[in-house]
Amino acid sequence: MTTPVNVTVTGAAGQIGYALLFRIASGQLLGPDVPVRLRLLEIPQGVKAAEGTAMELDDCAFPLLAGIDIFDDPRRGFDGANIALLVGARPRGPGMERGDLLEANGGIFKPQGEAINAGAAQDVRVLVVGNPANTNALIAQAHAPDVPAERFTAMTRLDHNRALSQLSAKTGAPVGDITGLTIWGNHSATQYPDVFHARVAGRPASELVDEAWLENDFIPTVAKRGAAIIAARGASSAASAANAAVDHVFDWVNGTPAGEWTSVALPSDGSYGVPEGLISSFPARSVGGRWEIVQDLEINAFSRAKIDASVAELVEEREAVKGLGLI
Ligand SMILES: NC(=O)C1=CN([C@@H]2O[C@H](COP(=O)(O)OP(=O)(O)OC[C@H]3O[C@@H](n4cnc5c(N)ncnc54)[C@H](O)[C@@H]3O)[C@@H](O)[C@H]2O)C=CC1
Ligand SMILES: O=C([O-])CC(=O)C(=O)O
Repeated sequence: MTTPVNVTVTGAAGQIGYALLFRIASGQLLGPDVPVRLRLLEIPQGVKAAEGTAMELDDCAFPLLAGIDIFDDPRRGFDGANIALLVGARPRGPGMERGDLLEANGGIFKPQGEAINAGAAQDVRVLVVGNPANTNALIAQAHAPDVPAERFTAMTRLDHNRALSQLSAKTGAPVGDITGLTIWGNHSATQYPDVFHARVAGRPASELVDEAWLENDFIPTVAKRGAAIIAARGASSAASAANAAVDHVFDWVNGTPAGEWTSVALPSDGSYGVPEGLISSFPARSVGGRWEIVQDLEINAFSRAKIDASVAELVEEREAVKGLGLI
């Protein structure tokens, strides 16, 4: 049997953890032939519930699940990690913005970055889900100087999937017929879901929808979907967040389909005028196991203003965590 891939999941006893772990163990994260060993990281109060989840995982008898270990020490949790899913963090409640969690959650990501630096596998790939995801990823990355910066990503795939679903509902085309969508910027209410390069069954999306719908309906619906789910469910998105994390890692490891791209928050190389080093969402393709930013898309004035506004918020968040001594 091939050597199992070590997948560390933080916040394993939380809502997203509960929706995510079974999908990882069933082979959906990495592929149907790849055995996985789960390393669950929780805070001490979460360990007992994580043990319960581990019992349920055992009871599924997943053929690909090579083992489960539970830790409350980040150094041990990230030891040997090939894939690190940083989910554990406090979720927001009604009336909060994700940025309000900066102080509460930022402190989690410094020791986790240090632990990844100290003991993760050479090929570690990190996905931050815990909010505010982009800036938490920046904190973790800042404390892992020996790991290539590009291995730190934050999740905007849920926003991307939400945008696909909204555009599909509007045009009547199946989601599988839509390509070329992009989420730019922050995983926050300032994010910019961009349809100007999107195609619906081969036709430019901009021919099928008008600007009033984009501005008054599509963009706010996608950008505020997280809050709408909290209002409806009384808790933040969990199964859809887990699904997006699976999509993100699967594509990172296995490649995006030829000619297509998705949305990933990754360290900027200065592309599209986004300051270097900020972890911002871009159109990205996975080629040879690495994310590459899709280059040379034409950015119209409408898009430019929206991208700049979200990037400005990321700059503010970076300043705030500098002020808190987190980077
Ligand atoms: N990027 C995205 O698209 C999305 C991000 N989120 C975010 O994901 C995070 C987790 O959400 P839920 O699972 O619903 O929250 P939850 O409260 O159900 O679970 C969080 C878990 O993390 C654990 N935890 C807290 N600090 C930890 C630490 N230092 N190390 C390890 N574990 C720790 C808690 O004990 C708890 O079990 C939240 O910050 C939420 O806002 C949620 C949905 C989408
Ligand atoms: O909205 C929240 O707080 C949870 C989240 O990030 C999302 O659902 O996109």
